[in-house]
Amino acid sequence: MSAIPKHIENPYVLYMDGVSVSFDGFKALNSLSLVIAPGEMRAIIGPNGAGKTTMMDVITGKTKPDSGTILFTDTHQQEYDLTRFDEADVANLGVGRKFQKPSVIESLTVFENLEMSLKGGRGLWAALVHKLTPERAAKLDEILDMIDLSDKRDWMAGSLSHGQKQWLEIGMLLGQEPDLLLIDEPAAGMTDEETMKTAELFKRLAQKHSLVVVEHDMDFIEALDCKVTVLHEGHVLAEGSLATVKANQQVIEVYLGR
Ligand SMILES: Nc1ncnc2c1ncn2[C@@H]1O[C@H](COP(=O)(O)OP(=O)(O)OP(=O)(O)O)[C@@H](O)[C@H]1O
Repeated sequence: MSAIPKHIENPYVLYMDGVSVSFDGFKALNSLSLVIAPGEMRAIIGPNGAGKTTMMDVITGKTKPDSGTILFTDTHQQEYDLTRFDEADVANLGVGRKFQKPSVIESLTVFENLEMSLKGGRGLWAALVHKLTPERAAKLDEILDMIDLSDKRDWMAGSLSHGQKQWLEIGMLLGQEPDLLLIDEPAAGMTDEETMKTAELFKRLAQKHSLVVVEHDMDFIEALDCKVTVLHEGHVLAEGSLATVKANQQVIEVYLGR
């Protein structure tokens, strides 16, 4: 049964309803339904094997669902059925995904990494030999400011701390101008200070983008101060503020009370 009415009235950037995926008969997602509003930040938590990664995989076209609806609406109010697109197309539509491991090019500067990532760019070589247009230069300044690396623009990416590399990679995603950002365990391996700075960065980002953040670190989720969805056995177990889901008896039993 689907939990969300077919004709939803509120605007959304992501609409998932009754999404199921099986691997050799095992249901990694079991009628998952989730709606993300434009500009919303949502934290996704759940025990190991709850289906968090599989959820990201079906949104981004990496895994095809066996059944269910996955719709995306971009900033031009154009609606797309994401199940009909492959990974590259989903990224081009405006869904950016950041994996846990940073993949910045360490032998290039912060600025060069960002320049290379800009939407409509022509790759590494063109980025290095062609002069930037004023519009693209302004865009890069804006991103550097957002990720708080303006004073390190000429540093080699390899000399950044782990946290700074993660911010750079988020900046590189922003270069693609996504409407929806999917971010996997951003706080993993960060110092406490970096974790809190990342929460501040995400709050700034959420004013312009929609964010879905998968995370295990409860201090980080508390600092995000956003709605939390708890996944368990491939479906939504609870949803609400962190305080609400923490007080939910079922959540305590399956997850927080482990
Ligand atoms: N390609 C696959 N083939 C078979 N089983 C899979 C595959 N991908 C995921 N699974 C299974 O589906 C379930 C959900 O996995 P998933 O990785 O989505 O969970 P998760 O919530 O991201 O867990 P974690 O917090 O450990 O990353 C797990 O039991 C996993 O073993």
